[in-house]
Amino acid sequence: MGVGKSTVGRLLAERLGVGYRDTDDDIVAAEGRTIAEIFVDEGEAAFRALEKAAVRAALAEHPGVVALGGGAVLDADTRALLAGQRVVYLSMEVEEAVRRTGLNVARPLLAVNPRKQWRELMEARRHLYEEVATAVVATDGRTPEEVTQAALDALELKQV
Ligand SMILES: Nc1ncnc2c1ncn2[C@@H]1O[C@H](COP(=O)(O)OP(=O)(O)OP(=O)(O)O)[C@@H](O)[C@H]1O
Ligand SMILES: O=C(O)C1=C[C@@H](O)[C@@H](O)[C@H](O)C1
Ligand SMILES: [Mg+2]
Repeated sequence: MGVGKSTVGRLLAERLGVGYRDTDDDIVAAEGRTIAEIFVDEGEAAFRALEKAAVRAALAEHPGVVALGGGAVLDADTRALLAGQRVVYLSMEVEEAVRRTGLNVARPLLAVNPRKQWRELMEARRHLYEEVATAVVATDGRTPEEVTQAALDALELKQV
C-alpha cells in the first residue's frame, strides 16, 4: 500500500505507449463507493470477492499496464492468473511506507497503528509478492521516474 503502484503504473503505461488500468479504481467506479466504505459496509471478504472479479476482468480485457490492489495476491486463483504475465513487485521499507501513506483513512487496513499493521501485512504477504513477481524493484530513495525506468530495465522493455 502506498508504494507507488498507481503513480508508477501510469508512468510505465505512458512510456510504453499503452493504456493503464487500476483495479482499485475499477471497483470504486463499479460500486459507486470508496474502498473504505466497502470495507465498512460489507467487510473485507466481500471486498476481496469484488477485487478477484475486477482483476480477472482487467487482465482479460486490457492489454496494457494493470495496477493491482495490494491484497489481490492473497487469492490463489488471482496468483494463477498472474503466472505467464510480466509482474513487477514494487518494494519499500517501513519508514518509506509510513511517509507515503501517512494516516490516510482511504486505506482501511492501515487505519490504526499503520507502522505495526504494515509490518504484519508484509510479513504475511512478502512471499506471495515474491512468488508472482517476474521483477522486483526497490522504490526507496527513488523518484517515480527512476522507479519506472528501473521497472522498464528489469522487464527488458523499451520505451516508445
Ligand atoms: N518513488 C516515489 N517516491 C516518493 N513518493 C512517491 C513515490 N511513488 C509514489 N509516491 C507518493 O506516495 C503516495 C502513494 O502513491 P500511489 O498512490 O501511487 O501508491 P499506490 O501503491 O497506488 O497506493 P494504494 O495502495 O493506495 O493503491 C503518493 O502520494 C505518491 O505521490
Ligand atoms: O493491501 C491491501 O489489502 C489493500 C490495498 C489497496 O490497494 C486497496 O485494495 C485496499 O485498501 C486493500
Ligand atoms: Mg493505487
